[in-house]
Amino acid sequence: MTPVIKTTELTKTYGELRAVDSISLCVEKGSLFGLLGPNGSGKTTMIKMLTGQIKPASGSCEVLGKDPVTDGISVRAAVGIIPEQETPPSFLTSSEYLAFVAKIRNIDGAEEKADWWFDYLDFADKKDVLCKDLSRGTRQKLMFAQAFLHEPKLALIDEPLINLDPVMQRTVKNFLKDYVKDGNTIFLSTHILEIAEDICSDFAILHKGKLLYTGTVSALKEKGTHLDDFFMELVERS
Ligand SMILES: Nc1ncnc2c1ncn2[C@@H]1O[C@H](COP(=O)(O)OP(=O)(O)OP(=O)(O)O)[C@@H](O)[C@H]1O
Repeated sequence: MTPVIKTTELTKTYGELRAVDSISLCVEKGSLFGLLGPNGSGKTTMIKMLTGQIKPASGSCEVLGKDPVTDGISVRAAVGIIPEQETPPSFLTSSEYLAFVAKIRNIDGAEEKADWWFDYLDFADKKDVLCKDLSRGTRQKLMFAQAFLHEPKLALIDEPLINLDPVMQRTVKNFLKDYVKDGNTIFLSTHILEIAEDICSDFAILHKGKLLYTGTVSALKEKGTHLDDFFMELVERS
């Protein structure tokens, strides 16, 4: 098995608070890995460390064999990222934003690829609309498109479905399931447990910065346990 992400006793502190507390986990190539946890459990902080946006207080991590602390630019060039609650630049249109991302990422055939995303996520009518005038859901579609435009081997995506309607949620879920079939890896942070149960192969549960559990969704299903029951019990017990 090839780990695409590996963390060893990874820790981030804010003053007295241990936002991420000595977390060791492995994400294998080809998995759709769900990072689950209640509000404030440390999911976004994990993603920020894995993409070199913030430095760990202690411990280490590797992403695609690189250290995000010393080699953050290479990590961010390789992976796709949807940061939590991020919106595209207000002053660009949707198509200008994707063209901008394509230029930074040196993507060939960028216009065709962008058009594919406009059609796939059903927002071609918003191509020439300034991002400041897009609905929240459409901004989320655009953030999704920018993360996958360069067809990354690994995408770290923080609550990418929260503003999408049920039809679009299904489209995105199907995309993610198909994406990992080609050997790519998704690291998905969410607290929507139904989505995680539906699409994830593996998951980890964080609570107050600590890792409570890692396992596979299929093992839970074999036991006839629903992820939300399992999650509630584990979090309440801790
Ligand atoms: N820059 C910061 N300064 C101080 N505390 C912070 C900072 N960023 C995060 N925290 C704290 O770290 C903890 C973990 O936050 P984080 O955003 O990682 O949680 P989360 O699991 O992503 O939460 P949510 O599901 O609500 O998005 C929280 O207690 C939060 O208040």
